[in-house]
Amino acid sequence: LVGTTWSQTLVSEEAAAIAYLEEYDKLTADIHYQYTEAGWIYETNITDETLANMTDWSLKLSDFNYREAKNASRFDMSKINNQNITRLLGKVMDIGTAAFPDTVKLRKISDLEGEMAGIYSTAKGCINATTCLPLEPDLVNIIANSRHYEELAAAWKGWRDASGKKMKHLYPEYVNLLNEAIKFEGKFEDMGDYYRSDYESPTFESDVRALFQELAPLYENLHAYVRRKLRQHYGADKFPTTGHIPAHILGNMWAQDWTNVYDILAPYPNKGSNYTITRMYKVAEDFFTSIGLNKMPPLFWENSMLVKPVDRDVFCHASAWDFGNKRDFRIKQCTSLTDEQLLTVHHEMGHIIYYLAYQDLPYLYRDGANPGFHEGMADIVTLSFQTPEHLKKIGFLDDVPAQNEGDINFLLRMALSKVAFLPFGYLIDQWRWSVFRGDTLPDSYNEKWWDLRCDFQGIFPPVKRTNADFDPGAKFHVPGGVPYISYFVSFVAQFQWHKALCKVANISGPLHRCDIYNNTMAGTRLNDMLKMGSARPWGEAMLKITNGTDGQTNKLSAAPLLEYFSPLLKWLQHNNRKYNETLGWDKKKCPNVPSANGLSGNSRIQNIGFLITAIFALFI
Ligand SMILES: C[C@H](N[C@H](C(=O)O)[C@@H]1CCCN1C(=O)[C@@H](N)CC(=O)O)C(=O)N1CCC[C@H]1C(=O)O
Ligand SMILES: [Zn+2]
Repeated sequence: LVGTTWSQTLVSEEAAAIAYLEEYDKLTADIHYQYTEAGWIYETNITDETLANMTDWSLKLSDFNYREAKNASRFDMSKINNQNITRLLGKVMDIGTAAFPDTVKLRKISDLEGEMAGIYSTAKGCINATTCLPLEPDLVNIIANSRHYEELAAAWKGWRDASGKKMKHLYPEYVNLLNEAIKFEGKFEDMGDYYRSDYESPTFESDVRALFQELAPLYENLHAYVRRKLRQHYGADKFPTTGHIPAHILGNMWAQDWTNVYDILAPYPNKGSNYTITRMYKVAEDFFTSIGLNKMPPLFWENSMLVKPVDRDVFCHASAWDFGNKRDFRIKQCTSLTDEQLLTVHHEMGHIIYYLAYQDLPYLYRDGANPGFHEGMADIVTLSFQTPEHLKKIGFLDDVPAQNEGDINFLLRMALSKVAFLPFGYLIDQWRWSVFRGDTLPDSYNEKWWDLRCDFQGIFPPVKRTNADFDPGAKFHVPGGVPYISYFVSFVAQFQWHKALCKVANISGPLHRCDIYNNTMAGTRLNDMLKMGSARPWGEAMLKITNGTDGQTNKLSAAPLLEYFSPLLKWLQHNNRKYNETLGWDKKKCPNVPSANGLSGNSRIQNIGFLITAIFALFI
């Protein structure tokens, strides 16, 4: 008898949980559709009304999550053996700030985030007394194409004055409310701790630090080479003895990708292309279908926003959208005809391919194995797509450069995006985690930001910074509340996958010449991982790709990235020695960024002194 009731109890608890989860799956998909649609309506038409509607839906979703977390906590996990069921119930209860019962404060968080992201997306940076321009495509194009130091500095400063500076007063309350909400349940130290929990690893923070340190020598050699070439172009007077590079002459508004200054760094027969916007998306789709992955569904072409509307304000920052109903997947991008934009098209479509791969999983599992995996999938085809052979195949390049200088040129061009990015991808959340921890307070937000930018990236601001500036706010993901360490993880993982897929595809030769285009063996192996979604801890997803290849592992490893760039590192070391270029920069000094006690201390003392004199003068 006992045996029967015991197994019946087991079955009844598990059966009840399964029945609950089936009902939950439908309810959550429905409300997420409404919430996502409200977000889309706001981002493709920024008004007070569409912001209010989005905030309403984000509160409705929080209420739903709060209620269902309570329902799921009803089940006795000790009576459920099935790991899949307990993982799903755990995800129903992992609701972050929605566990906070103070809905007034939750609404305030949503309002603040919507307001800051709205400031970012509608900001126009003034490049002189009469001309103010949006970030995309205008300011982005100036930074990419101008070779005039002062013109670049004006665009760089104008953007920061119109974006970050305008939202600085909102960020402290945003941080405090997020921390208050996430600490309520007592499961997380602060909001940064909650973001890091997506990686399901207690050693995650030290693991990424170790990876960053392993990659630093490669970055320092690239930095030294690029600094020498830019010094030749702009004049040594623009380069301080500390060894830093001015932040605004690297071809990108945030100095995160240096490919736009390739023409200064090396001659490269980089043909323009007679492309249209639609052709850019068709070329990207063709890559994915060529390796056996999905094509874009009909609604993608009907509902996406692929060009900047002329009649309203929108979020131009490109993004991919999963509406969770297995039919509606979109990209929102103010697409323009540039190489960089063609890569972004591949990036956003890579996210859609991941959405399509896991669309039949329970809703709770329709996510990247970890956030870095989603970004890695978005980027993986760019390692094949940009090879000279491939560019020739699709008419982007007339001829493949000769083996040797072509190799170095090609590797240098790849390094300007994949290596130059590493310290940037790493430092944004170093800053944000220190803010959430309370180690960085509002009056040193900007100084901490530049400490990290100077220390890790070896760049400095061309225009003197003050604590009235809020340069972190000039980068989309900060006002957008989007974690960033996922991109650093992605840049490491994508090379592990590239190495494994080239092995599976039996493509020999150097890693940087491997192109998995048209190779369905590689595509099948990749898809085997994608369709796991977040159903299993991400180490199992990593092993799904690396299994059977010599890089077989379930962990992050920098080795494949270092292998890919090893021919370039040798060339850079040789080149830097030849010009006896000193590697690195003074990591503790940052030109144009007075230290906090210096700047605010000095200015505070000066201001008080001035005040006393003024009052005294009144009484004379
Ligand atoms: C241009 C790209 N836009 C993001 C991305 O595509 O990752 C957008 C905005 C934030 C998240 N996002 C999404 O689309 C997610 N919905 C994807 C998903 O997780 O499903 C971006 O921000 N990038 C690309 C390279 C480095 C970084 C940058 O430009 O700094
Ligand atoms: Zn992405």
